[in-house]
Amino acid sequence: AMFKTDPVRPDAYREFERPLPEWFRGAALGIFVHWGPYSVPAWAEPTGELGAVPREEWYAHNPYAEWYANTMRIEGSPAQMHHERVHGGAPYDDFLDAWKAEDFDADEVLAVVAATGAGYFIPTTKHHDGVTLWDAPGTDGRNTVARGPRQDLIGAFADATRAAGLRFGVYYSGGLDWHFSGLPPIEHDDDPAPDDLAYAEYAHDHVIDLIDRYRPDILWGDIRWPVAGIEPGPKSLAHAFQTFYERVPDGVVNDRWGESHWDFRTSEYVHGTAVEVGEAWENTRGIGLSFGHNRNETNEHLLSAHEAVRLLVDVVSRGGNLLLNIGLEASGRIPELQRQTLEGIGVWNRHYGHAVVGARPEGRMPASDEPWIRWTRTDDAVHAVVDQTGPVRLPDPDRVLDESTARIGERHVTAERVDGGILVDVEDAVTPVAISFRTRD
Ligand SMILES: C[C@@H]1N[C@H](CNC(=O)CCc2c[nH]c3ccccc23)[C@@H](O)[C@H](O)[C@@H]1O
Repeated sequence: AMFKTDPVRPDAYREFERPLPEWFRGAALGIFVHWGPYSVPAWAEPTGELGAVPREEWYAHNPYAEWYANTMRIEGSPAQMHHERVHGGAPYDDFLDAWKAEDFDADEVLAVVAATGAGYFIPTTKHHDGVTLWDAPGTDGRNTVARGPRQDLIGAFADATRAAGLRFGVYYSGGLDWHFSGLPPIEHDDDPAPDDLAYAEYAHDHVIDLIDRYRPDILWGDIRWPVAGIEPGPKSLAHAFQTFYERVPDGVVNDRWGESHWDFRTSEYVHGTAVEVGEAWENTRGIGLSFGHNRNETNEHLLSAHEAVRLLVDVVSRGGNLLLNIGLEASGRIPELQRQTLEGIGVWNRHYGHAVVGARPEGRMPASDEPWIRWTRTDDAVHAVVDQTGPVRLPDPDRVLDESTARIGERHVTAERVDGGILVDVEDAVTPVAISFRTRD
């Protein structure tokens, strides 16, 4: 099924279980990039968020612009009409040749990414359309080195990520490959996906090639892994994981590799309670409703910097990381509206990153969201993040040992215990504001 069931860990994969490395646990924020031939039409209906759109409407009115190759093939869909009218019903692969990446500069993209305070960066290497952003084995020229951008985009991203001092991950669509499988368009959650051994070995060779060439720190699989590849064999998923952990001992893999193994769980848009427990999970979403750039998205569809920061703080306060996606334009530029949100997150992190980077849950969750408050803990402090200024009454005073140590950034502020709370005088601060209390000298 397309949607997630709780993956089982078969015995054959138990050998890969390991503690979660601190570099991932403490990262708080990662940045995703979806970029491909779909970035040329960059067209989808901004229907709504995953989880908020009825499943029976999802596929014909898919807000994920990176699904264009599927949506355009659904009879009568608005995307099909758009494709006929604007692109004359041309073959999807024309977009690969039309994709020039003429303004692409990996270092420029990574400068914006690093300025957000993110600890890792993950580009798509092969999305569901099967086009690879490096000269992957078996792709017979259907990749960005032989056609379109005529560049190893993954190599460019890997080098720029390391130069910027971030960890590097690779997204790989294991569960869907519409080119390889040649299946009809997906219109329902349980429509078939490629499961045969030929595809499993093809995909295995891609993952091995990515490991050998780019030494990624994260393998971010999507949907699931072809069932035939889960079984033992020379090109099994177990062999790929073995190769990965040999080459990258402190590497991590997500939970979208079928019934096998994961280092961290993932949720997408919807906050899935079953996944978001403990301290080894990540919530991913676009800045808007789509991962691929969608030219139809306007301000109303995008998270503002303020909303993105509240999401980041909420996720970190519950033990997770936020993986926030940029949909690059075909030219390689970051869409202006998305750039504004990213810059705003960076401004906030420069003020209050000490409350989220390297932070973990402080303990109990707040009773309600009025007023909104989230607590985190770092080695030497407890942080209360509130979204208001003026006299703020923090509940649960027993979370705080010594209110006289209250600080906002570097500035000491007055805080006094009142009945059932701690009153802090928050004035002229960037909101959401992190009020920090030292827990030891
Ligand atoms: C990051 C995004 N992932 C989508 C696939 N994700 C989903 O179908 C969400 C549901 C889901 C499938 N397998 C899972 C495993 C763990 C958590 C959620 C899912 C892709 O379809 C989408 O284009 C984009 O790449």
